[in-house]
Amino acid sequence: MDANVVVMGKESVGKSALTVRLLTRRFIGEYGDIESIYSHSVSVDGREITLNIWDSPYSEKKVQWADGYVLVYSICDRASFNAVCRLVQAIKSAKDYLNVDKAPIVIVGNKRDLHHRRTVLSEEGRLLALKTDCHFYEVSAAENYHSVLMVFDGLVDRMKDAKLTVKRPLRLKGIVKSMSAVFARRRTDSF
Ligand SMILES: Nc1nc2c(ncn2[C@@H]2O[C@H](COP(=O)(O)OP(=O)(O)OP(=O)(O)O)[C@@H](O)[C@H]2O)c(=O)[nH]1
Repeated sequence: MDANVVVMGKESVGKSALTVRLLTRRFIGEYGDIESIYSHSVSVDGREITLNIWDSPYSEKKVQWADGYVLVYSICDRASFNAVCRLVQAIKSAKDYLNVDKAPIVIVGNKRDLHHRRTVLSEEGRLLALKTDCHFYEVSAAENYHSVLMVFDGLVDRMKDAKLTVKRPLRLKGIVKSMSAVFARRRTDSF
């Protein structure tokens, strides 16, 4: 079974860092301008689910493609939190949303390790999630694999009850990249 997950949020909030952390357990610091779809298999209740994770800016097309959303802001960047508030509204009012079994949304406040530079309180994230029926996590992609795993586990948990259909087959095979391509690029860049 396939599930499409889109990771969205303002630039530099750590979307790639979260995705790469989930897939490789590593934090590599700089990620460049890579917009890709990554495939990642998880086993839930004995069922194998392939997550197609798209780390990308907002677009209507991606909203329709997704079975679940990870909306990321940085706890040090108030504008990125405001952007997530708008994203939740945009997803919920997207034409297709009501027809796709209310695909779950997880709100993530990243860069928890930079708490001394915090401008968005945990309570604000929690309240936004409560008001909009989303899940909420504060994490540090830089410091911690486990909290990142919980974000995606929580999403899969909510998605597995929704009907994951083959309504929007992935026609993007050409841009699916393996993580080894990311590391290969870094090696090339360093020369
Ligand atoms: N301290 C700290 N830095 C982080 C964390 N997550 C990401 N960063 C840094 O924030 C910067 C941006 O991270 P990216 O993962 O490239 O952010 P992005 O949202 O994918 O950015 P765009 O590709 O521009 O949309 C990089 O320098 C990362 O090293 C974190 O949890 N803590």
